[in-house]
Amino acid sequence: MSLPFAAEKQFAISAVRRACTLTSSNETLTKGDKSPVTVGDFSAQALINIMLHHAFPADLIVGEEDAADLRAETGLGLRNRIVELANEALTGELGQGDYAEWGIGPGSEQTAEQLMDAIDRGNYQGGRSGRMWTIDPIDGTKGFLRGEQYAVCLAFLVDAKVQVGVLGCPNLPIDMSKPDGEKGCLFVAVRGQGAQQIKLSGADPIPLSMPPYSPSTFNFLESVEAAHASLSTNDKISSLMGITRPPIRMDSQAKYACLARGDGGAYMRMPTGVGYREKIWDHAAGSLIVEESGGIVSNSRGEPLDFGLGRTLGENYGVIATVKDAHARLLEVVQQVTAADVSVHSKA
Ligand SMILES: Nc1ncnc2c1ncn2[C@@H]1O[C@H](COP(=O)(O)O)[C@@H](OP(=O)(O)O)[C@H]1O
Ligand SMILES: [Mg+2]
Ligand SMILES: [Mg+2]
Ligand SMILES: [Mg+2]
Repeated sequence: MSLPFAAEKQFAISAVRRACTLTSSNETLTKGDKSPVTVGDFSAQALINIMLHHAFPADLIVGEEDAADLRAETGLGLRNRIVELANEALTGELGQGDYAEWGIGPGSEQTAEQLMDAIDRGNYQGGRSGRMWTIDPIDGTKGFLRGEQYAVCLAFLVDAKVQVGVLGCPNLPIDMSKPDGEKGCLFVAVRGQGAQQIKLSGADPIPLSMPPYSPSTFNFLESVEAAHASLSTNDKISSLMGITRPPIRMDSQAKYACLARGDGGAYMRMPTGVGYREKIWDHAAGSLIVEESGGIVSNSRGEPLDFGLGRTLGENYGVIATVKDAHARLLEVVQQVTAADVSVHSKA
């Protein structure tokens, strides 16, 4: 008998690996909320949604992107690039663990209309019950555009609990002590079955386990973009905790992956107080990878993240994640700082 969610795990690895092959183009469009989106974001979501539609036709999908701007597009040529890129990825040769039944491999081309419909299958509003996937086709788009870290993120949830999480990080060194060495990592977790790092090429699985708390090496992993998380709140927490190592600034859920493998002590995402609500696709896969590596992920009140509220995590109390034996200590200091800072409590 196979382990629970073996099929979903195998699928998610295959889909994320394939999506990682096409996130190399950076032509952009600015979305309604002023954030950038690239042809890579659209093509990766189209690819994964087409594969999902073949593999698990009844499952619902919460995807970051939608095709409204592409349908409205006049003469920008982006749509044609997306069709080209997505089809290149769809029709690529089958590798180990890939199945033609997933709508991939030679001869699997789709039309522009089919690809836009596929992108829009990610429009599920989310909820508390049933099977659902959440996709961030490129997380850390700003990092991607700077040639830095980004991640292709796919998570599978049942009744609002993440059961499978996969992150593909094409620019992440396999070993942080060799920053100029081989790059391209895949992180995979299944609830109750642990987490692993695999090379993007598919080789060398390493089980992940976070090292115990050590005050002398403890530090924070935080956003590069000051608009995404309050770096000044982190500074206050850091000095109250007596942390001496500087924070590691990195875009995307690669932060969760680095935490899971012991590169950094805590993932810290304190709200900037502007009423933003965190999106489920920005945390689902990464949070499971951290939990399965021996960490705890919560908001700044110590409550678990709730993936059953819809497309967002609801009112924003931030996200803090760290190894089990450091969580209570960190939470105490976080609460000391947030009690003194009204912006953290502002209602979204
Ligand atoms: N004001 C805000 N506060 C928190 N997160 C925000 C934000 N505006 C955008 N984001 C999210 O921050 C994500 C990137 O996180 P990070 O800073 O850790 O790299 C973005 O994902 P995308 O790049 O997928 O759009 C976006 O969803
Ligand atoms: Mg985005
Ligand atoms: Mg994102
Ligand atoms: Mg994204």
